[in-house]
Amino acid sequence: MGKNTSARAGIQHHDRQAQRPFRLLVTGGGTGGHTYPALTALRTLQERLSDRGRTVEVLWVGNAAGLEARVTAAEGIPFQAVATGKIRRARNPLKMLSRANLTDMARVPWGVLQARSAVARFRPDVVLATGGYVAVPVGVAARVCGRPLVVHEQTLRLGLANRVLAPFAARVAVSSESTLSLLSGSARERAVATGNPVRAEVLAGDADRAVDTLGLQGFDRARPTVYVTGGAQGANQINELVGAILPWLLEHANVVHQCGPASLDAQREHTTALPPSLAARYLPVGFVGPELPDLFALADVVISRSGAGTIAELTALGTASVLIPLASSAGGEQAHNARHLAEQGAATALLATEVTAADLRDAVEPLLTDPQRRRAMADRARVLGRPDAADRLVDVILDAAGEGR
Ligand SMILES: CC(=O)N[C@H]1[C@@H](OP(=O)(O)OP(=O)(O)OC[C@H]2O[C@@H](n3ccc(=O)[nH]c3=O)[C@H](O)[C@@H]2O)O[C@H](CO)[C@@H](O)[C@@H]1O
Repeated sequence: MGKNTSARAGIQHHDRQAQRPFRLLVTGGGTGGHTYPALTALRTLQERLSDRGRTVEVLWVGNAAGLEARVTAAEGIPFQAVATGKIRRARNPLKMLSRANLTDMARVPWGVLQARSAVARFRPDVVLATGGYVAVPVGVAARVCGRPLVVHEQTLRLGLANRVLAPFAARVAVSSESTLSLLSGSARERAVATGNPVRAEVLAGDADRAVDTLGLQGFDRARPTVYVTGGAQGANQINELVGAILPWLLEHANVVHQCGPASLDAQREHTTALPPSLAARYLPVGFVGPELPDLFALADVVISRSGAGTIAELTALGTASVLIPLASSAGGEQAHNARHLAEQGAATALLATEVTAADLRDAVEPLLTDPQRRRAMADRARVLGRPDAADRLVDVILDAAGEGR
């Protein structure tokens, strides 16, 4: 083929590509940490291709009981549920053979068949897997059907699902350069550090608007505001620790306390025991929905678990925080995340097995009373942030599809 002919063929191929929608099959979920990065990557891909006059057809394959089912319904994203199995870890290997684990494992082959039929029918240009148990059958189906698989890992250590899928992924996207060295030789060659995508709206909050959206008229804006969060379900440990120092905390700050829907009534009880002047500066909430960006914009200090999603948000925003990792997180990854930030001066990490209320008070006090210290920590957090992570992940998706960026 002559040079002109091949150039013409290239242009025709490009035109054909430009006309037909890009098909992305997304999988991943269970929690916000897996679901929101996939959603953000999808929206960013849609924006990028719409600039080129091209649409994205999407199918999200997930777990009917996971957060992804609710998020896709709210966003109008086509969703298909497949059967999943969850391995409950135990120190004693015999306990891993529990009835619940065995029943769940029996569901896996059925999930693989369902996933295979979804991938074969949809014929995606790329399958994007962001972790969680449901990603395993779908990733395996991508392999069986010969579709390019992109795996994205949010945490500093590779989660179990991604460890299974990485060896046959076309590309492995990780959230930090430090994760690359944990990958085996061949997976490392296909890996790139993109960062962990943060929803665009989370970065566009407005502190003044939070007063209206959350009804914080009783807050004293001359004092700093603390946002306490235990993740979507809330965290009993954090609720108890904050409850124990609440009157002291409210002397120094306004507090929005996301305690989990199940604990909201108990947390409201604390309000009744407080003098009215302090109660006016305390708002317990079960779950923070669309108000989250404004709340983040208002918050001077965050007290939180150290799930990868929250860490990505705190660093992208540049917010000072006190992190109390979930001790039982897989492979101790939340402690690892918290330690990583603390080592860079980007957060205070409470890593003791038994964190006490006094530990929390000692960690929060200097951040409330010394604005300079708080700003220095926030600045160090921002250095670790990757606000361009979604764009980098979209580069990887387009590369895996064999298309230009
Ligand atoms: C218990 C568990 O398995 N945790 C894992 C889970 O985190 P999990 O999903 O629980 O927590 P993350 O911090 O990763 O993400 C939570 C997300 O939900 C948002 N949010 C939270 C509360 C709220 O009221 N409203 C709201 O929108 C947060 O801002 C964040 O975007 O996946 C992460 C990513 O693989 C892991 O690092 C965590 O170890």
